[in-house]
Amino acid sequence: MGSTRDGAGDNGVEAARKAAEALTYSSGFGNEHVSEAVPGALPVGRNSPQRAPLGLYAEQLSGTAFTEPRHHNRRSWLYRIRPSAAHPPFHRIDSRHLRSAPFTETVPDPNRLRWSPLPVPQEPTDFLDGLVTVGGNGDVLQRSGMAIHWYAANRSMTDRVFSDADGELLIVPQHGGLLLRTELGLLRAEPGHIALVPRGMRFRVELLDAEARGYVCENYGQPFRLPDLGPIGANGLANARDFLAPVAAYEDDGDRQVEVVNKFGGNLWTATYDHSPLDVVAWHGNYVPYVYDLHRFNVIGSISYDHPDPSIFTVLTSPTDTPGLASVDFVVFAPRWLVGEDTFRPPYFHRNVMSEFMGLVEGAYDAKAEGFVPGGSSLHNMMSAHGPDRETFDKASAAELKPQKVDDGLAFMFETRWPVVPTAQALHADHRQQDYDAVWQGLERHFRA
Ligand SMILES: O=C(O)Cc1cc(O)ccc1O
Ligand SMILES: [Fe+2]
Repeated sequence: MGSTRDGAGDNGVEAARKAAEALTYSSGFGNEHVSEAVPGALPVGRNSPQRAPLGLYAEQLSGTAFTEPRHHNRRSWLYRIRPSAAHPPFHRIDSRHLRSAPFTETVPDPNRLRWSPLPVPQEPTDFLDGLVTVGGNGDVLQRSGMAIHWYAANRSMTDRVFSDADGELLIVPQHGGLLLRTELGLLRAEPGHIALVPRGMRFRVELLDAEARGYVCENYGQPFRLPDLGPIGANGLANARDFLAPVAAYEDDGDRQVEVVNKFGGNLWTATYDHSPLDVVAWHGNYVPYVYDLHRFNVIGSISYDHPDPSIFTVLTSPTDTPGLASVDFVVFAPRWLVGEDTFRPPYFHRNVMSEFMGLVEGAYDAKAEGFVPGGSSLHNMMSAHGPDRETFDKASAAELKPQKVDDGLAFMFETRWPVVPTAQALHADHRQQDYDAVWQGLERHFRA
């Protein structure tokens, strides 16, 4: 990237970069955060006093049912200039390339699919217009399953904000930094970081570079949480304190007209407000957007032999009612040492009841010598046979097994319990690699009885 990083700003890049400088955060996954942009804006000792401080309106935003167990309950109290309820009716608008579950456009496909990066559009396109759905599973109205999207944008959202009632958005930037202006404050997400915007929270995406591209997991199911650590102990994998929530920052621009685009039941709806809904002066709670730097992931692996299953690399999990069976796991393949003795060290050949969508943020991935490039994607659906390509297999079978640092890449996986049904636009995309099967051709027969 970097074309405008040092040059003159355009499309608001300069202004966004200035706003993204030296942001303050409040740390800790699932914490009860407290933040006020104006001293005295937060009520003390109660959530909803008869008159909230400074003439603000008190409003609760609930991300879990009121009655869910305390441990999983998520809600925040927002103290805002105008209540969210003050808005005109929403009207349906075109969803462009955004699709939702149930996915019925194509026949579920057992083939292994791979794509080159989604091209960045030529015409002015912001984050919302730049979303292109790859596929997914479940049903938005049942609040189960997920959708996978790519995004490619070349301009900031300006006078509009987005909120997704259908799910939380896990954003994985691959190219170009993002500034997220959310109801609870500002977050910066560069490639190598992830950003999460909770279901129903309004936000605007501004670009920190001339172009931006990445991946989104729209999680219709239970909010992502940190996985249990079991015998690993009290620390490790993604450490809770490395998750950063914003501090309160509000917009109070008088009569500014702001379009609020709401994704609800699989469609986009819009209403024009006579003020910015990012007008929260103070808030407290545990229903928050956050960013996390994937380089902070504490990678745990084998120090004896064999290659552990990639569940050991789980950053976040969206559980189902069945213990151990995730709706979606977000898994990262971060830099690490490989030391396994008498071990085939790259990912092994396998077929998996779970479905695996992978993306690459930077560098290379240790199962694929070629073709899986930064910004690219692969989909290995339920029970489809995959693993190292031929070149990787040949090399790794013959490699001298001295300790080896794998530090030239950052790959990730959205692993989901239901098959991912691709959209027609993904299946027929120009950037789909039609010859993907060829990477496993020529794996020779070595058997000798
Ligand atoms: O398919 C993949 O590359 C992901 C993966 C990695 C690994 O080390 C073991 C299993 C697995 O699905
Ligand atoms: Fe796999």
